[in-house]
Amino acid sequence: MLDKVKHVILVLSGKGGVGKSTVSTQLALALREAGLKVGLLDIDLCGPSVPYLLGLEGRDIYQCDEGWVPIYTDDSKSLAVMSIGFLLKNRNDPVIWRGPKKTMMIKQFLTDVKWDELDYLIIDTPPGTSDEHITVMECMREVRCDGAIIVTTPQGVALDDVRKEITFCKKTGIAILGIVENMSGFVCPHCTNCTNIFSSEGGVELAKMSGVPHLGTVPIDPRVSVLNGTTRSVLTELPDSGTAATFKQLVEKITA
Ligand SMILES: Nc1ncnc2c1ncn2[C@@H]1O[C@H](COP(=O)(O)OP(=O)(O)OP(=O)(O)O)[C@@H](O)[C@H]1O
Ligand code: SF4
Repeated sequence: MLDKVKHVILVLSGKGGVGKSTVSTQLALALREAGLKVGLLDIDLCGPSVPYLLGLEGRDIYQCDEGWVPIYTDDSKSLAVMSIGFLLKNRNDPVIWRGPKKTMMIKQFLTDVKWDELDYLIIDTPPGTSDEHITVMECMREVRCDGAIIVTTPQGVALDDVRKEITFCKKTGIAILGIVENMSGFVCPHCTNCTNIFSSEGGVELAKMSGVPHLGTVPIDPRVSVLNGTTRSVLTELPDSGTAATFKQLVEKITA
């Protein structure tokens, strides 16, 4: 039920492991820091990691007459979370549903969660252009969706995946808000200098070539992964970091 949701944003990536869930989670936390009511929906059947990233693993969810009830991260109810991962006993358990059952589950999670009033709903989607992905996109046609943020890493192979993702969005009529380039360098844990270990500016170039906005870069920062398992935002925990600056900028661009 998205009738009380003002804005819906999809977070996509061409392949797994590029930091899509980290970007989705930190974006949700950053929007919350901006005083907004936020929902985070994780329908990544390949690796539903949002419960792990927010320290919500093992929490039970239940269905009321009106649908699935999301989990609130605290009493202020400013961040509501729903993940397919809540249905798995263990994060590493494979998702055993196949074909139509998988599709039905994704559709249910898109349409049957009882969200309260939300300013933004961030949807962490399955990576790639798989069947689940197509299902999400098809369902999104029936949902008002503001657009998609594509997460990539700077390596050439990831950029190829993004190209496919951009074509896919264009074909399915989903607006692209822009590209976030994750793991664009490495922040030294000793001196916090950032070293570009891959060719830098790959995301900027790709964005230029594709005519899609570049929304910012996030380096590999061990201090970011230390926040895994908590609901702490890079904005409050690492306020002077480049990562915090990127998420702040992202919130400004999205809410403008
Ligand atoms: N910028 C970063 N700095 C440090 N660690 C990061 C960064 N981005 C992601 N990670 C870490 O990399 C791992 C994978 O990230 P994440 O789960 O966000 O990727 P994903 O693209 O959602 O993967 P999947 O689709 O397989 O779930 C996590 O442990 C996360 O903490
Ligand atoms: S960036 Fe500086 S502190 Fe970090 S490992 Fe290199 S030389 Fe050492």
